[in-house]
Amino acid sequence: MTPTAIRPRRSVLYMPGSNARALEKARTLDVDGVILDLEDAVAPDAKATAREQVGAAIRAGGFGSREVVGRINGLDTPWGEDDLKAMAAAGPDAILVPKVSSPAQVVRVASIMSQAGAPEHTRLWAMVETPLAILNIQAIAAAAADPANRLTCFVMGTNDLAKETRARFTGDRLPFLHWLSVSVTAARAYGLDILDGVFNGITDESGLQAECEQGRDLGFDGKTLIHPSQIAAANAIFAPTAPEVEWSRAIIAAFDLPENRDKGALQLNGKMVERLHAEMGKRVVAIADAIAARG
Ligand SMILES: CC(C)(COP(=O)(O)OP(=O)(O)OC[C@H]1O[C@@H](n2cnc3c(N)ncnc32)[C@H](O)[C@@H]1OP(=O)(O)O)[C@@H](O)C(=O)NCCC(=O)NCCSC(=O)C[C@H](O)C(=O)O
Ligand SMILES: [Mg+2]
Repeated sequence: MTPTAIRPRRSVLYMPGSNARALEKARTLDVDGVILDLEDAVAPDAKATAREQVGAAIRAGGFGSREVVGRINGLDTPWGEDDLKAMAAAGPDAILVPKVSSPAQVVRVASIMSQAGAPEHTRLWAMVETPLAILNIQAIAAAAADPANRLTCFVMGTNDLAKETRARFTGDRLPFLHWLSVSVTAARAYGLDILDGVFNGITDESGLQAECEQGRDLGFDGKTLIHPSQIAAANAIFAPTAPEVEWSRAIIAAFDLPENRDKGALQLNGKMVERLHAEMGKRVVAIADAIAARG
């Protein structure tokens, strides 16, 4: 499976499409990506205005290296199809589809995107936030095998998962661990990136930090956020550390030595390293370089 192109996605901030001030701020915040939301953050009577504002903001550009993602309402709502056509015409980096529960939904959205003239660069991201999505997660991820479906990233919707399952937000997220982990596994099996869900505690710095660390350790590429105060923690925790980059470079260099050319395993600084560690190291270095290139 072709891996997703390497792109830092440490911090991806939601902002309501109806909030003009927030949309303006999107161009200045130190985030890897922004999600301009038409769904849950927007009240029903503000949906049409939000759709226009978000379309105009995407067309106006000025987001620099930030990835720009538009979240639509579901196709089973009165707004979904108009949202999708408007987003396809505006051409963001990706369109985020809520409450995807089956591969057929991915195929349908991708087909409407293409019919509506979405540019080739506009990818499809799928929210994983329903019990059925968890039960069908492998089949949904497998939709990425057909390039016509444009699927490149999963985003966990832990608020909706809590609502639908009645699981509680315990500090350690024990009730969510299986859903988080099986989603990471499915994403990796089919070459997708995957972002962790939001942390609702805007002023709870230590809680946010712990949840970012847990998400990173589970394998997520980054965290979706709801407030600018959460950006710095996500950027720091989802970036490779200096010792990790140094260690990765040392492994790569060791396998590049002529005397190690035919070896599958080596001892380096008292540790066994294999060629798979060199492959992992190349990814760490590539992410670190991409972050550094952002300045
Ligand atoms: C939660 C908020 C409504 C809080 O807003 P507010 O009370 O205005 O916050 P502050 O006064 O602390 O704001 C300080 C400044 O920061 C700007 N701001 C705040 N939030 C954002 C943001 N998300 N993006 C950009 N800028 C933001 C304010 O404008 C202030 O700026 P300034 O005027 O210069 O001082 C608000 O934070 C908010 O709306 N957050 C996003 C909510 C959202 O998008 N929710 C939907 C996604 S979460 C979800 O449901 C995921 C998934 O579907 C699931 O199921 O889990
Ligand atoms: Mg949701």
